[in-house]
Amino acid sequence: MVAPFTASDTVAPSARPSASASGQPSPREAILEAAGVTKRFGSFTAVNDVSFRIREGEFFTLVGPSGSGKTTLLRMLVGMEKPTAGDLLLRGKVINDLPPNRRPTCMVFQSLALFPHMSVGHNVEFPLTIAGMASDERRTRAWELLAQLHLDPNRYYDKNVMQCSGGERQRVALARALAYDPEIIFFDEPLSAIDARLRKVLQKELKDIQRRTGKTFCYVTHSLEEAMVMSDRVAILRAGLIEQIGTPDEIYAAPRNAFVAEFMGEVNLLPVTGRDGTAAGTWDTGRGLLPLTLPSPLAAAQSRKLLIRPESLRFLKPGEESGNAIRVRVLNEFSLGSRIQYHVEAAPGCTLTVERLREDRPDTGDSGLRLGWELHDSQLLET
Ligand SMILES: Nc1ncnc2c1ncn2[C@@H]1O[C@H](COP(=O)(O)OP(=O)(O)OP(=O)(O)O)[C@@H](O)[C@H]1O
Repeated sequence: MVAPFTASDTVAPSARPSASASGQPSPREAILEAAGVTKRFGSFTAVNDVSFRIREGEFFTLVGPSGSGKTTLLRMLVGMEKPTAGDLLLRGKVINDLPPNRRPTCMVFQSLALFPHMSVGHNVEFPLTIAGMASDERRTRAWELLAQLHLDPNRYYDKNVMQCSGGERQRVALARALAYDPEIIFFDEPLSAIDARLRKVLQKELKDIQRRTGKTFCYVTHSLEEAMVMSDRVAILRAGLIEQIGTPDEIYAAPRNAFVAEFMGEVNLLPVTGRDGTAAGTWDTGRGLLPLTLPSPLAAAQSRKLLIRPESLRFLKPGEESGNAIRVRVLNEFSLGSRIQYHVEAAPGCTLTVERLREDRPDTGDSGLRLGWELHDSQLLET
């Protein structure tokens, strides 16, 4: 299902913002804004006082684990649900009560919602038919859109949509969404049912299409990895709250807390405690306390998570110094192509993940193997 709009529903466009700045856009730059938006179902709060702005022409992604409120938020942005509190603004105008079919937006669902009895061409033309466009003009536009999405119109225009592959259907759904000529296209996990290899190709294609069309894309996914590949900015949700908003680089370099860091994938998060207000700390391995040097001072008994990325850990040569060094034993190794991932044991039952280039392979039989990292490669995070 897609929500059509009519040209008269569009609000006067503002000046196009500069594309380069990261961070929160100003109200003037924002095409869509959520201001203190809350959604309650009975006594349950699914979205809790959430605020963010989406800049015109950006690829903005809402990401979070199952039940974090992504779909509820998306449904409010599209107009399928009304906020219990707070405002949604389109170019500065409150649109809380504007129904989906009067918003300059459309949605690509996970199911894609294509018409199974229609050809690819007629699926793409559907919004144009509804808008009363003449048949020749419709066909020309559908051909343009199919070509733009790398579906050769000579082959695909008359093909039944049910005879297309998952990836092709995805592109047909996107071509149909673009035929509405919406200002913002919303995507609700459109790639989740597609196999991993094709998903990676389509992620790059989507980003490429977004760049070429200059449309504002607002995407929902539970995969931070997917979000990081495609998005200009990402908002990370947990239990109805936004934990962090930023560019993929900002989030990667400085996750705000252990939840965000953990959500990024394979990272090492060590529970550490301060000893005496200096950088001296202890790591509670679960089987004992290991002394460590922390990247910044912690008060005595103050607890944090120490983030160390797998690629920041290295096997030390005999006599080699580093900010921290611990004895480890290699439990397992996995080939990642040019790199190898190691699972190493620092204490019984306490493993760390290490990723090194193939040429850095240590002597894994060495019982005196030492693992090290520099202080500036670790970060203290709130839990
Ligand atoms: N109509 C509803 N009535 C009651 N509770 C609801 C309703 N819709 C959503 N919820 C609840 O709100 C919370 C957020 O749901 P939502 O579908 O937005 O999460 P999500 O992040 O999109 O999850 P998923 O990735 O599993 O789709 C969930 O606990 C869900 O059970």
